[in-house]
Amino acid sequence: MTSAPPSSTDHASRLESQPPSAAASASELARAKVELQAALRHFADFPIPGIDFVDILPLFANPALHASLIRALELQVRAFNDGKAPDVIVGLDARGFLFGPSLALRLGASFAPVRKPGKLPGPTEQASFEKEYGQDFFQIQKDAIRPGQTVLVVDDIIATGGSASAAGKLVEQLGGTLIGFLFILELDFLKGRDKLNGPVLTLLRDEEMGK
Ligand SMILES: O=P(O)(O)OC[C@H]1O[C@H](OP(=O)(O)OP(=O)(O)O)[C@H](O)[C@@H]1O
Ligand SMILES: Nc1ncnc2[nH]cnc12
Ligand SMILES: [Mg+2]
Repeated sequence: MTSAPPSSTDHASRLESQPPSAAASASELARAKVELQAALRHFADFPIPGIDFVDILPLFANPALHASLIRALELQVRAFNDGKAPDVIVGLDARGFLFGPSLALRLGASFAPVRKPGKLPGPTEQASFEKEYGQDFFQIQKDAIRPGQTVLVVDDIIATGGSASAAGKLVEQLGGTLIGFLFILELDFLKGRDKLNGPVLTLLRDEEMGK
């Protein structure tokens, strides 16, 4: 008995179920970067004189851009780590909470928040970091990461790198294996990546700011 030739529907569903090639992913990522970069807004002298504030909220106002952002972050993580997802995504209070959980869900990872002091119940670990004026602290729940779990720290923007560096310390204090840091935008001129002890992935870079 001869079997029926495959229908065009079979062919289409087989194509859909295959992961995209590296070249297809790279061109999808490149297209997304252009549209995401164009949607960022700048506000001069916010929150204090001299700061060129980059507003990422338009990326979440438009569902198509929002989808494109999460997809681009997913592609960037998979390209970096041989297609392997981390066990845990750690997102930083507050803007890291806007996309960290969606990215974790997409990657099949758990999500753990790093919060400003006094917000998390139960036993916590604490790490300090330098801000423009004085010191601040971040906290994480002690059971958020199990020893040996692979962890990616995510936040919207890396400026001086103080916040992300403190989050990296918290991951290590809990015995996690820090595989790197992921940001939507890097303010290159502040050289924040020099403070981080792991690979740094950034979707967009703003090399013109501060000049
Ligand atoms: O690299 P750094 O110099 O540490 O700066 C980057 C951080 O600054 C902003 O957070 P901020 O705490 O100002 O505000 P948020 O609560 O809105 O996230 C931004 O969301 C990053 O988390
Ligand atoms: N210039 C900037 N714009 C938006 N968020 C920031 N966080 C630190 N610096 C920032
Ligand atoms: Mg923040």
